[in-house]
Amino acid sequence: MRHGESTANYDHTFTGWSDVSLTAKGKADAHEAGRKLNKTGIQFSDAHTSYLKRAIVSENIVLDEINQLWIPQHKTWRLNERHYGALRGKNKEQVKQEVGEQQFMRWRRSFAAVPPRLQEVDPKRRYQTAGIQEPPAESLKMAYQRLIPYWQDEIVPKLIDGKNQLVVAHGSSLRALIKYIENITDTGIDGVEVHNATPIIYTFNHELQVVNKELIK
Ligand SMILES: O=C(O)[C@H](O)COP(=O)(O)O
Repeated sequence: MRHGESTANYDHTFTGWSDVSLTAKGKADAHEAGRKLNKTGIQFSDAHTSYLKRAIVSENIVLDEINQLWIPQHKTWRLNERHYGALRGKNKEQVKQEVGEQQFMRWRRSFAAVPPRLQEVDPKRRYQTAGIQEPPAESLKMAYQRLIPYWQDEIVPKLIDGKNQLVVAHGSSLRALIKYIENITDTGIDGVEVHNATPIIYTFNHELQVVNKELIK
């Protein structure tokens, strides 16, 4: 599930690795998503989220609603949103006017385009602890390359064991994951949108092919 509406979503600003909060609506929508998920009766063995509080708080809200706050929760920078580089904090409408619709959508939706890079990146304790440096910017492809090893190493073995996994992340980090899970082409991913606080339930067979996909609206 993508996190609920953030303050940056509300303001229509590029976010990426900026650690913004949920709005009151974002929290309410995460509660509602949790209540709907509860009706499915799914029992999770683990939950996975990013280092960013909009996803962490959304995950906690969902786990609270489904009465599974007790399960192990794993946090990783690999599930962080794609880093929007020097676009972060900028108003999306304003950037569109400055660079034109085509370039704007290329930065936001194409697989390979890298947004303008940050000149300097302040070291942050959370990434130092993880032994990495915050990147100056990431394309969706770069986000895919750092995210998929986590999926393969930490999530797939548990799924193979028949254990349901909850992943709460971000619009573009989930687009990267969906690309991998559904084997979507580099150009096909342009059209994939992931909505806030709307769980997607995948059912896999033993070869980890998707046998069912359901959106909980
Ligand atoms: O990082 C962001 O700005 C948002 O999470 C999503 O960005 P998008 O609207 O370009 O998908």
